[in-house]
Amino acid sequence: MSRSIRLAVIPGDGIGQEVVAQGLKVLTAVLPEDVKLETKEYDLGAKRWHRTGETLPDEELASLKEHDAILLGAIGDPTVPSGVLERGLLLKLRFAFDHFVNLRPSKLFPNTATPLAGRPDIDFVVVREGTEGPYTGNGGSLRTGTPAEVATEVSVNTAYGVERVVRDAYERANARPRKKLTLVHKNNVLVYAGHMWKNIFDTVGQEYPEVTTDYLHVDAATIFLVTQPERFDVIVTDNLFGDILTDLAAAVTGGIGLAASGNINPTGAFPSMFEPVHGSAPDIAGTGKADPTATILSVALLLRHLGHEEQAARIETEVAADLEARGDAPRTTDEIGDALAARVAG
Ligand SMILES: NC(=O)C1=CN([C@@H]2O[C@H](COP(=O)(O)OP(=O)(O)OC[C@H]3O[C@@H](n4cnc5c(N)ncnc54)[C@H](O)[C@@H]3O)[C@@H](O)[C@H]2O)C=CC1
Ligand SMILES: CC(C)CC(=O)C(=O)O
Ligand SMILES: [Mg+2]
Repeated sequence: MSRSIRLAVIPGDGIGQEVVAQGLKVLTAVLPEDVKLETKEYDLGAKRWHRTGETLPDEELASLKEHDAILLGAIGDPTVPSGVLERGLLLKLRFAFDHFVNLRPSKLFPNTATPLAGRPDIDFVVVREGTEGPYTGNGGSLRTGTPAEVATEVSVNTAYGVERVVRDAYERANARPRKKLTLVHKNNVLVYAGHMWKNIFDTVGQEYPEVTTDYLHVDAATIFLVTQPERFDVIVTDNLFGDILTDLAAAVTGGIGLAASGNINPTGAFPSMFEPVHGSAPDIAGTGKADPTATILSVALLLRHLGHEEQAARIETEVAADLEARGDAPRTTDEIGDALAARVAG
């Protein structure tokens, strides 16, 4: 456990700015006095792009690398062409820092709006591959803008990349009480990538005899996430399926405002990056309606990653207690942050 944390902070766009402020508030409140927190904020996102045309210059990438972890709000803005910041900043970070495990826990929190209220405990983790799939930018367009346009977006799947994330998922499943791992893909149609994923999943599985395995096509997985979510313990899946499944998982377990994530480089070669699952939500930016809880729970994942288990668990316990106590009156972003900061400090 480190006695100092060098934290890079990228608030980003829209509600990213608002929720990161609350995440930092709670982080400061929960840390013991003898842990020194050093933060450096990075001006990256839409404003920077409008001012300079830059998304993520090499010097800033190099400077970010010198940190123990990164806390990110959200990236993307309606005034910037779609994809410029998402690819040029967010995905560039995930790829450059080899965040091959995109960890997205889903828990049914108390007292939240969900079609699953009253169901048995729902507590699963999605291990989403973070550096491959259709997100690599392997594609192009011919005769762009004409009626004869052809566009490709090729999904990249390497045995190296699949094996390392599948192995990570087995390790996580093996460490959990239920020891169950479900592979989600679409190998009835995406036969090349799908069969490779399944073969690697089966081969690596031989090293984990205590882990029960299961396979679901992604379309069926969306049914079971709503009708039988308790069947899931750990899910491993590719970058795109994981992106979609985790928004659905958030929606059925209390809302996107509660869903946390970590972009992890398990080797420690690069800093891992923690961020809410949601985006910059331009529809509510500046209104005080953004729920900062997802970011605060991402701070808990960050602390756990850095070895501060007690503080991570305290945040999670206090989030559950806060949700229990919230009542019906809506609270602002600041009010939720203040309440959680007070709880974790006390
Ligand atoms: N990791 C990231 O930085 C991500 C960035 N994006 C980007 O964000 C922008 C907006 O994308 P959308 O598709 O609208 O997804 P979004 O996640 O920003 O918003 C979807 C819906 O959820 C609501 N919402 C999101 N976070 C919330 C919170 N904390 N509290 C309460 N409500 C919340 C929004 O108001 C909206 O109605 C786009 O530019 C997109 O590319 C999208 C997803 C992830
Ligand atoms: C904006 C995308 C690049 C990312 C996304 O939607 C996600 O990671 O959940
Ligand atoms: Mg997403």
